[in-house]
Amino acid sequence: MTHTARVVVLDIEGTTSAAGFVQGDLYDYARPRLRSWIADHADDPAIVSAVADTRAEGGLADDADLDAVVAVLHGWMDTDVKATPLKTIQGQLWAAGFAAGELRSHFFADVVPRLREWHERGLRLVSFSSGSIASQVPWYRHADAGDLTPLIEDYFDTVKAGSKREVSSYEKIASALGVAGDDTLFLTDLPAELDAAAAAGWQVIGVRREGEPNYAADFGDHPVVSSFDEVDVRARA
Ligand SMILES: CSCCC(=O)C(=O)COP(=O)(O)O
Ligand SMILES: [Mg+2]
Repeated sequence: MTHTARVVVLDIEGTTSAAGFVQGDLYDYARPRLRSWIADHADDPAIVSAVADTRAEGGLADDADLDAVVAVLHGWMDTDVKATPLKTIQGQLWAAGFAAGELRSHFFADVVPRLREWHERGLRLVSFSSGSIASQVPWYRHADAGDLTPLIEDYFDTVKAGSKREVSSYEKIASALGVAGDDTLFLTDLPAELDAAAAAGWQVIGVRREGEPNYAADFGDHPVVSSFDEVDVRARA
């Protein structure tokens, strides 16, 4: 499958990396630490706002206590709801875990060689994940293959770009990168994200990996691969 593009935009969970690792290792790390992280960072405006948003999005009263807030956050984690306030708190906590050497990231074996190849070909590589930027950067920094951040030009999350299911988020990213939609190739495991990116004029490829949650999803007419090795992307002049 050959494409020409200027930018390759990468989803993380289910695409570059195993969902089982995110929902296992990372979520297991965050779950017992959420309460004390919020309590210890009660003066951080990002945490104050994430707690307020959790109360609002979780259907709690404005003065609901910390136990009720943590119960909502744990419920979202149990069903992998990618709510922005959860991602903000998780992101801070995981960044600390990576910095302390208590967490490492995971990439499928086919991913890193292709990222290096595409970078060498002159393609710009960009991350767009529901995980907050605070967690995306250490995710790329603490890989078993070494520090991958020199390969990644920019990072977008739902705060900076908007929901991954909204067309406007992809328009915003292309505009921030100074490219046309068609200059951009998006790789993700979620059909709703492919639909939104394609509606913004982006080139898209569905990544359908055996054992991943969206393996049996309906990818419609979108091109689909099971490995980055099947993606041949060249830099557009
Ligand atoms: C950056 S590691 C944490 C990933 C995460 O929390 C997440 O929700 C990933 O979702 P994605 O949009 O990459 O499928
Ligand atoms: Mg994903």
